[in-house]
Amino acid sequence: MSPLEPFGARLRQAMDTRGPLCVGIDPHASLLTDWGLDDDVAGLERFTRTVVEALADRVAVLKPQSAFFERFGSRGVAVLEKAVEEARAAGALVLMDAKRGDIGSTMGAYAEAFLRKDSPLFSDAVTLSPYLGFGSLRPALDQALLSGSGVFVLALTSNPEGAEVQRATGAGGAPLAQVMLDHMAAENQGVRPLGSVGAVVGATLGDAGVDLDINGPLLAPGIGAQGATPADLPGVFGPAVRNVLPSVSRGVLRHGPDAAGLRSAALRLVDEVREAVA
Ligand SMILES: O=c1ccn([C@@H]2O[C@H](COP(=O)(O)O)[C@@H](O)[C@H]2O)c(=O)[nH]1
Repeated sequence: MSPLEPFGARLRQAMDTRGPLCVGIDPHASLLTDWGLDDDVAGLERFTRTVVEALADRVAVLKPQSAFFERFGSRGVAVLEKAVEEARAAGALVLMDAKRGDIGSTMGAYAEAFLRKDSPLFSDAVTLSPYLGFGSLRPALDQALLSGSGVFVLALTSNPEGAEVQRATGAGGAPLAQVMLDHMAAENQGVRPLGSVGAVVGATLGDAGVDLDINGPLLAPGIGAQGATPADLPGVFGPAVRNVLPSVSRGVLRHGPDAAGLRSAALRLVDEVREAVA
């Protein structure tokens, strides 16, 4: 099976043409209720289809949150598989938010699940946790290179609890998040226009206080329901803001189930982000 163009290049183009925005597909039980749907597989299916149909031909990236599908077991995962396929067919890049992390031999299986082109859940990129050691991610990094997909590695997450681990001092005296970011920079060295190893850095952090110059994309969750706004991005990311992909889930999804409402919420955010990072 032929590899895709590298993820970093595809993402750069999608951000330039569609605008720098990732919309999360997070079918919370409360959102299903707000949309007049039951909290069951039929409600999940309807919610997901509505989001994909409304946004996949408009926004650069859709980010299904795997947990909300897994909670329905195999039938939920079947809904997820279909959503990934339809979103990609409509032109969106799909970032699977699965936050996998394990010893290398098991990471190989996660890499096959999400990053091998013939897998039912093949996605353009997947989120990974490096806190079993960055080297444990090697099978996923290798598989991403083979298939033209990408990874987003947790660095500084948007939740306040993350700091006790991520800002703890590593062996060389730098915060662990910086150690991970340095690994990502090494993976992306020399890649043009943008590396395929991205970092997750919350938009909620104030000043990130680390060196974010990794030559790769920076996924920034936390806008909307978690309290950050597009105007916060320059303060958090400094000069690296050009590589930021802001991510919003509930802040867009609450405008459903009307497709036009979802679309205009997303497009408004694209305008706000463009203005903030200009
Ligand atoms: O640091 C992180 C990493 C991932 N997330 C995920 O993003 C969305 C946020 O949803 P909102 O409704 O926009 O708050 C959710 O899927 C999280 O698991 C994050 O929030 N922070």
